[in-house]
Amino acid sequence: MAQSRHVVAIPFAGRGHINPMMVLSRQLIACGIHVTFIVTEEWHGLINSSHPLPPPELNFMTIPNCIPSEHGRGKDHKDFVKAVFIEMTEPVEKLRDRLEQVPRAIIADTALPWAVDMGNRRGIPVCSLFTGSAAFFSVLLNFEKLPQPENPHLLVRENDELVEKYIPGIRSIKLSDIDEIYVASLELALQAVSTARKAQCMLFTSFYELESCVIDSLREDLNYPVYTIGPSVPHLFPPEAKSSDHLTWLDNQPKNSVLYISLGSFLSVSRSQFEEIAMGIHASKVKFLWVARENLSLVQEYCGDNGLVVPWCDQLNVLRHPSVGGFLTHCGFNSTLETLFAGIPVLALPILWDQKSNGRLLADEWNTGFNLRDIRGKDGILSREEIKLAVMKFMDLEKTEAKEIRKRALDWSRTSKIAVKEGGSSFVSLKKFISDFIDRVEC
Ligand SMILES: O=c1ccn([C@@H]2O[C@H](COP(=O)(O)OP(=O)(O)O[C@H]3O[C@H](CO)[C@@H](O)[C@H](O)[C@H]3O)[C@@H](O)[C@H]2O)c(=O)[nH]1
Repeated sequence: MAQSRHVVAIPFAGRGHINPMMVLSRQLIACGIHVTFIVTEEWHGLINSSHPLPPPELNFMTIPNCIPSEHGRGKDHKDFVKAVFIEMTEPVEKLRDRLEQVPRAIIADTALPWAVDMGNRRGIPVCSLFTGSAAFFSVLLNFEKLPQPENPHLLVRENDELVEKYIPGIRSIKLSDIDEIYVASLELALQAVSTARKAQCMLFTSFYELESCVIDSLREDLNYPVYTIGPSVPHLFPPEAKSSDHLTWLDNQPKNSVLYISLGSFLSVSRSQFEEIAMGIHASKVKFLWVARENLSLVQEYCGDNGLVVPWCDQLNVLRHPSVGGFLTHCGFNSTLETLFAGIPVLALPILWDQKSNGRLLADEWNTGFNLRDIRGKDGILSREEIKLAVMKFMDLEKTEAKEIRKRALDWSRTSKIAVKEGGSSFVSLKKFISDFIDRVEC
């Protein structure tokens, strides 16, 4: 059967994974490649009802809702990941059988190890897309080199030793920044990352300039190509900013005066920590725009009327708005890339998994913000007073420290935009990926 320039994209079911896979799909479509995007029926509905809409050329294929619903999945994240590992395999295999043409490649999220086995069984190259930082990928890939005591979580929690001592290429991340990996779905993650060694190449949503040391060391370690194609942010294809109440509100605020707050698309902080943050924001008197998925009126009540609380927004449009001067973020890697791209400094409040290492990178390596983890008390909770003082210092445009991180944020914005422009590192890397994996078979 003749093969056209066709790939199958299989994202992990989560906003932080679907968004970057969608960006890559758009990039491929722009190069004239056909993309079949496989998601659950629920995610098909969610994607088609959120802004920006997927490109009309994208061919969706859906599987039944065989995993827990996106609504409320944060309540049992481990079970959710387990279900994705087990339940999606068979329905995706069945779909594959219905494809009219053998795709030239399967681009699968690294968190879907079964996709690598599926491609290898059928002789289709699998390109593994990692949606976190290359540094975090390297931590997982080299996990056995880290200290492995009986109770590693206790050992690393307060350990400020640099991971670099054990894993080359990772400069600023400390052992205490990766304590979460010992308590989260570690076994599944290690299985996923080690299976990625059996894929035919790795794709990173990061960009070379951002993580050059770790990318170089991964290139030495992995015996297949490693492509950096990011920052994979939606504004490579600028959606029209749809008018909305919060954008109108932002239009009426002074330049750089608003703190944008989003603590993730599905996981949140504890109730007590939430109260401290909200009271701290209130006391700082700084203008804010807070995206909260639930309890909107409660958030508004705690924070006062110096800002707005909304259930969802087009994040990149908000970050690009001239009134926004800072981002209080949980440091999901997409938010990390988006804020670097927009040139907005951060107050890092990482919650779990890779987020603590992203917070470290943002504050200590890329120097675009302050890491709130570093000022928390012994109980791990940040008090309202600490939040208030940190927010005031961060948003005070006259303070030298705040000026410095703003300057660095703008530098990274420029560098990231150059990376994706014609001739830039990610532009070249994507073209190389296409010629190596999609155009290598003659039509
Ligand atoms: O109101 C909102 C809130 C979020 N977003 C978007 O949703 C995505 C959220 O992604 P991310 O910032 O990465 O957060 P999570 O969804 O929490 O990301 C999960 O996936 C990431 C990538 O693997 C990991 O780094 C995180 O730890 C993990 O929680 C981003 O593109 C945001 O722009 C919006 O568009 N509007």
